[in-house]
Amino acid sequence: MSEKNLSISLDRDDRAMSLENEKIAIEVKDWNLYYGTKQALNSITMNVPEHRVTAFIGPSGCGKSTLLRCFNRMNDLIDIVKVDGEMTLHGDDMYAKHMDVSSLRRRVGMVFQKPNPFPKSIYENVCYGLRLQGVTDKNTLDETVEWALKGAGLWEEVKERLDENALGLSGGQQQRLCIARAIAIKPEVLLLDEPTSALDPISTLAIEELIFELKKDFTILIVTHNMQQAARVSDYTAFMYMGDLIEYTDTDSLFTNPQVKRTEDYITGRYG
Ligand SMILES: Nc1ncnc2c1ncn2[C@@H]1O[C@H](COP(=O)(O)OP(=O)(O)OP(=O)(O)O)[C@@H](O)[C@H]1O
Repeated sequence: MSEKNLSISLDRDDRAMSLENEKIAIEVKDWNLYYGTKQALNSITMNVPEHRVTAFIGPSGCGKSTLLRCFNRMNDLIDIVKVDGEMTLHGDDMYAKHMDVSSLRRRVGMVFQKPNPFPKSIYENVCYGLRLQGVTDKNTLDETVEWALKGAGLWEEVKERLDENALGLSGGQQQRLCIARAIAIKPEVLLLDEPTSALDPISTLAIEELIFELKKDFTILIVTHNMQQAARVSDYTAFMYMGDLIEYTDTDSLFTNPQVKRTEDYITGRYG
């Protein structure tokens, strides 16, 4: 286990990470979010780099999940939410009047804290999004299911039982299935909201290794309560506190040389 973790961090350390040298997938400018009269995000400005893992950390209630949900407009589902500011995905205004939310969500997939497979077969779970898009060709569906399950590191475990109910899988397998379902429609961005908090350490390691692989194809944003996890899997880390983005830089610098006292207090466990 430790050897694998070591190789993950060594791979990352080999590259000099700097946001200035990155291609940007999502640009956020002066972003505010209100639940009714209560402001939960305060003028957030950040660039999320393409094909990297960006982690959001911070104490409970600081706004990590709220911000993550802005990236695929999940907050639209809450009546009292109001937002202002700018958010673009590869240059497209994500909150423009003409932006079709369903097509935005095809470009920005999401995996939640608790695995939530549908009570359907493994196969049908993975091709659900494709069927919604009207894809009926059996070869296309078969190929995509295999590709997505391989991408999610689950193919070898389930290839003989694709017709079995997904609810019969273990928690860790279910979460990898949810990742397969999310990537099957080939989004540009994958949002992971505490994807391992309901999983045991072995399943957590499997997902962390997967995240490392998946960034070759996708831009990944992850909310985690677990600072070691952020340090292990992410290239960049954003530290939030009470709705503010306090510090955002490459993960190694944030954890070894934080520039803001509040970040240092948090990562050294003085509060949180
Ligand atoms: N649906 C909602 N209605 C009203 N307020 C909300 C809603 N969801 C979140 N909030 C508030 O917004 C703030 C940020 O919450 P959020 O869940 O984004 O924080 P978080 O950093 O993800 O917390 P945690 O780590 O505990 O999940 C909190 O004060 C929370 O109470």
